[in-house]
Amino acid sequence: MPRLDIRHLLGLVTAGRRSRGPVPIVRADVVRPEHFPPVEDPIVTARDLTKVYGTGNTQVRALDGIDVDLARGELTAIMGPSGSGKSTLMHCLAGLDAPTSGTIVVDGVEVSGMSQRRLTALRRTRIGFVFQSYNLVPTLTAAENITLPLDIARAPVDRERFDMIVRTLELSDRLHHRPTELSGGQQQRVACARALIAAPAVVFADEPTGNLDSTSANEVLGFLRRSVDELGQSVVMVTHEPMAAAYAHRAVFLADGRLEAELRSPDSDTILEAQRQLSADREAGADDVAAPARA
Ligand SMILES: Nc1ncnc2c1ncn2[C@@H]1O[C@H](COP(=O)(O)OP(=O)(O)OP(=O)(O)O)[C@@H](O)[C@H]1O
Repeated sequence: MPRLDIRHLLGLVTAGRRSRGPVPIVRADVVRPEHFPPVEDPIVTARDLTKVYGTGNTQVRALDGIDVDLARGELTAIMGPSGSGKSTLMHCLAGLDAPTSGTIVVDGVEVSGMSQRRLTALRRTRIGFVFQSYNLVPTLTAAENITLPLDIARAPVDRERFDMIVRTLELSDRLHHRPTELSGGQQQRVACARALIAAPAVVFADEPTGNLDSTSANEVLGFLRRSVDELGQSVVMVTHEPMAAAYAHRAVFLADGRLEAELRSPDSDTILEAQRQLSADREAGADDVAAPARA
């Protein structure tokens, strides 16, 4: 059967469009976990990761045996339906939440099982965070928010790096403003600067553009991608937006707490097509379980 174009399925192709010739077929080369090519130099590794919330009837298996390697010097997008475990995975990988079992290694250091004190120290300088809600300290200026991780760690600020980041993010004339005096996009750019100031091993971003208009979202995503391409940064971003994941080198897809597939060099069209394929395969799998073959 010929592969359907997602635009046909969504009813976006009009008769007028059809008359101008065939719509190019979008092909998404999704790769299943058993065929993932090896990641030569992982910045983050998870092995047999599980996370169970609650007990008894209310128990939720948010992560169910995740094995994954995320490459150094790449922007990786973590995608999946609502409730598939994206945020839980990111929080465990970043040492914000403890897994129920399994191991996590970040930049060669095993973080699973680490004491809270060591984890806190690691998070200050080796891991950067960008959250949907910016999480800036309201009483501090933009400049003070940016240098906060280094100030807390009593580490010196590399002025050259500070200037370069501030210039790239076009924050030079906003440095003395407090968060309430900044737009959402500017606040998120301050959060990106704060995440990068200590040259961390990896930056974790959880729906970083969820509160932004599309212009501000593209600025923030463009900056995250440039931090990878130009500064060699490693970034792991949770998103449900194909437009955001299109900035990534690789999108990995979760479903029901398991790793489902990956897509290299994604764009919005191939991500939509991958989501359609994966959802159709899940439904077909569920039908098989619901109606087992008779002996
Ligand atoms: N603190 C918690 N206590 C109990 N269950 C939780 C908790 N946090 C998450 N869960 C459950 O774990 C599962 C995975 O949640 P998670 O937030 O990781 O999914 P997600 O893919 O990030 O979802 P979304 O896209 O909606 O943010 C869900 O079923 C959720 O209800």
